[in-house]
Amino acid sequence: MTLQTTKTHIVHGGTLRYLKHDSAATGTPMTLSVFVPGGEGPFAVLIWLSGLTCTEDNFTTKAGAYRAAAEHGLIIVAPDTSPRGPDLEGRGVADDPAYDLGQGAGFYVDATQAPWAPHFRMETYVTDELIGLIDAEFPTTGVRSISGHSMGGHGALTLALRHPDLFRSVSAFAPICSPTRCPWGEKAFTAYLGEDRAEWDRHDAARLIEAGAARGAYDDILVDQGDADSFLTDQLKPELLRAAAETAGQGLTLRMQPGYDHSYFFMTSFIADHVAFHAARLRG
Ligand SMILES: N[C@@H](CCC(=O)N[C@@H](CSC=O)C(=O)NCC(=O)O)C(=O)O
Repeated sequence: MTLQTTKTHIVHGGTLRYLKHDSAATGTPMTLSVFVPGGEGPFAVLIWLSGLTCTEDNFTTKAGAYRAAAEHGLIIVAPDTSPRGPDLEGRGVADDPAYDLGQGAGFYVDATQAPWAPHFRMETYVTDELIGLIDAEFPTTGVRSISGHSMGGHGALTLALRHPDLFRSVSAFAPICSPTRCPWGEKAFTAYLGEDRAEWDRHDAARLIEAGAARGAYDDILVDQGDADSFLTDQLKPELLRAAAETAGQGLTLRMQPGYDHSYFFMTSFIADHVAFHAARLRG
C-alpha cells in the first residue's frame, strides 16, 4: 500500500484517516485526510482544497462536513495545500517567510519558475496522482466532484474548468475569483508562473469562464461568500465571477451570506448545502 495511515477516527459511522505518501508529482512526502462513510460502498468522491496557511487538518477538524458526507454516502478527500520540507538553499523544498507564498500556499498550479518548479506541482498532484491513488486504494465509484475555500476555492474552480473530464460538479466558499486581478494571485503567479500574463489567464476562474472553458460541463456552480469577509473587496472579487458567468452563459449560484466572515465558522454553516449539491450530481 503506497498510503501510510498515521491516525484513524470513527466519525458519524464512517472512518476518517490521516494519511501520508511519497508523491511522484511533488517529489516530497504529502499528507491528506480521507473520510469513508460506513457501509459497503462503492462511494463517489468529493475533493476539498483548502486555503492559505492550511494543512489537511483545518478542513478535517473545523468544517463539520462528515455528517452530511455520511448521509449522502460520499468519500471526502482533503489534501495538504503544498509540498513541505526543509528549505535547504536550493537543495530542499523552497519556501518564503510570507504566509501567502511557498509552503502552505501552493495555489494549485504547476510552477514553471525557480526555485519553485521542482516541487510546487499541485495541479498535477491533485488531478493526476491524488485522484489515481484514491481510486486505487478506496472503494470509489470512479466519479468525483471538487470544492474548496479561498485559495482552495480558486483551485477547485480552475481545476474543474481546466479538467472537466475529471469532475461532475464544482463549488467554492469565498474563492479567489480572479487571481490575475488581486494581490494574492499577482504575487503567487509572478513567483510560480513568471511574467507572462497569458499563462496566468489559464489559471484564473473568471477569465477561464469568459473564454468558454468547460462550456456545457457544469449546469451550475455553487459559490457561497460572506459579506463581512475582510478579503472580499481586495482579494476575492466575486463580482468578476458573476460577470464572467453572465457573459459566457455559465450557470452560477452566487449566494452572498449576510454577516459571515472568511473563517471556518462560515464554512461549517453551509457545508451541508455543498455536500448535497455535489451528491445530487454524483448519483447514477
Ligand atoms: N492573514 C492570515 C491569512 C490566513 C488565512 O486567513 N487563511 C485562511 C485561508 S485565506 C485564503 O486562502 C484559512 O483557511 N485559514 C485557516 C483556518 O483554519 O482558518 C494569516 O496571517 O494567517
